Order: sequence, then C-alpha cells, then structure tokens
Amino acid sequence: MSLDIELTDVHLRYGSTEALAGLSLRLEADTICGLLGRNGSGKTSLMSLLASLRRPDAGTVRIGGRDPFEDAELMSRVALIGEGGSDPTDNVADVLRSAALLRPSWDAGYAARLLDRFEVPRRKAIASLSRGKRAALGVTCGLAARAEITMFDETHLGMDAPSRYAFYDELLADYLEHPRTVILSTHHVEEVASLFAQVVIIDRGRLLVHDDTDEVRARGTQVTGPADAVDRFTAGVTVLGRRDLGRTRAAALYGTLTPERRRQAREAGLDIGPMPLQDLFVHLTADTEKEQS
Ligand SMILES: Nc1ncnc2c1ncn2[C@@H]1O[C@H](COP(=O)(O)OP(=O)(O)OP(=O)(O)O)[C@@H](O)[C@H]1O
Repeated sequence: MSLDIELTDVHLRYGSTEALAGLSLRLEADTICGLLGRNGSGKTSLMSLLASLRRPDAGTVRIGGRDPFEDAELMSRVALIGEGGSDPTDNVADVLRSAALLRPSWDAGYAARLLDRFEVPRRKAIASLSRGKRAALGVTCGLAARAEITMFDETHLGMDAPSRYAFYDELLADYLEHPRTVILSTHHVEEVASLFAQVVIIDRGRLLVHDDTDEVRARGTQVTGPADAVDRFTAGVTVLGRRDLGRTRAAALYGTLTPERRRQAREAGLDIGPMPLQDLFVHLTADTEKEQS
C-alpha cells in the first residue's frame, strides 16, 4: 500500500502559540520534497505529527489513509531524523543496533558504508562526537532505515560542505534504487534544490506553496549578462536578488517576462532562466510578513 500523506485543516498549539494554523497538504508517495519555511514557521511541528510524536488539536493527519497516532506498524515505516535524539552515553554501534531492531527495512551493509564515507568513529560515545559527526550518524540512520517515509529535519545542518554534498549524493543515488517519500527541511535551500521534485513552503503555520520545483522556480525569472546591460534591462522593476561574478550580473525578478520583454533581453545579449529557489523563497515569505504587519 502506498503511503500517501494527507493533512486536512490541521491545528497544533503549544500553550498560546499556534504552530500550525489550519494547514492542509496532500503529498503523493515516493517523491523527494523540500520543506521550506522561515524559523518558527511550523516545519518541525508538521513532521512531528507525521512521525506521530504529537496529535493535532484539530484536523486530521492520514498516512496511507490511516491515522498514524499510536499505530506501531505504520510508525515502523516512518522515520524522522532530527538533530540529536540518541542517548548520549550510547556509542555509535548501539545506535545502529537499536535502529536495526526498529526498522524492518534496515540495511546494515549500507549503514556501514555510510559510516565509512562520513568517517564516523564507531566506538565513540555519542556525547563525544563532534556536531558534524553526530549529524552524519543521523543521516546514516535515516538513509539506511529505508523507511517508506523518511524525514530529515535539518539533520545535516552541522555537517561541513563536503559532507553535506556527500549526503545529497547518497540520498539521490539511494532514492533512485529504492524510491520512497523523502521530506527534507533545510535552510540551505539553493545547494539542495536540485534534489527536490516538489517544494512545500509553510509560513506561520499555513501552507503557502506546494508545487513541482520547476513550476515554483518558473514563478520568477533570472536575467544574466553584462552588469550594465542587466541594470538597463531591470531599471524600474523590482529586483529580488543580484549576484555578481566578475562583470557578469544575475538579477532575479518575480514573474514571467512577456514575449516582447524576452525579445528585448535577447537583443541586449542577456540570458533568461528560472529564478533561484532561495530568492523566490525569501520573496514569498517576506511578502506574507508585509501583508500581515
Ligand atoms: N515545545 C514547544 N513549546 C512551545 N512552543 C513551541 C514548541 N515547539 C515549537 N514551538 C513553537 O511553535 C512554532 C513552530 O515551531 P517549529 O519548531 O515547528 O518551527 P520550524 O519551522 O521547525 O522552525 P526552525 O526553522 O526555527 O527550526 C514556533 O513559534 C515555536 O516557538
């Protein structure tokens, strides 16, 4: 049975804080989905509902049509990997042993290969691992679990750039061999955006965007070329982001260009492409802040 995810009008409160405020979302199984949102927007809260760590105050959560809360069989097929979580006095081997018991689809050989790749020492207590190695252990547990729904909640935050890229590499390669639903929350939007088939953006506990990544990126336009030509072309329009590389400038604009503007851009020697997801994300979440203030 495929584990589609469906949340309907979900509310979740912590005291007076409404972390999720009527969130509805439907995710089909077996895609890699980026979960984006500013700090405190409700990403962890959403994933904790899917992992059955909490129950919504109102609304429904369904995974494969079932309420996940206290459904042990279903939960063995759902993994949430956050920062920390292990008993700090355990060593790496203990953590792997527990994961193997918990996860019916655990691949011990793959876990061992990942530990080698991330150079995680096996005999050390969790408390004595560096933050980056702890994160690599979390990533290892998440990948080797091969859970049908695998959620990484900023798990890779403490990893250095080479390790993060190794993680993205492993995630994609293993996903292609063993398709499953992967939900990955991150603030490193651009470096991981190419992995996302879909993007979910939540803002203040509500769904702001859910679409294919290409569709989301197509909501904006990036114009690239010689700096002075880009400036002339973008004079009088709102530029959401600029990047310079030598004399080449890339400017991100919200919206698509009319055929006439495209022709002008070509004549000015400018390239046109989709907008970086990061710029679009900043723009979309900043807009709602303005509207609400
Ligand atoms: N245990 C808790 N007790 C009280 N408030 C909480 C608790 N957990 C989360 N919150 C609040 O709920 C809201 C949503 O938090 P959540 O952790 O889900 O956001 P997030 O998008 O994951 O944030 P970040 O990107 O900073 O990790 C925030 O206002 C947060 O302060």
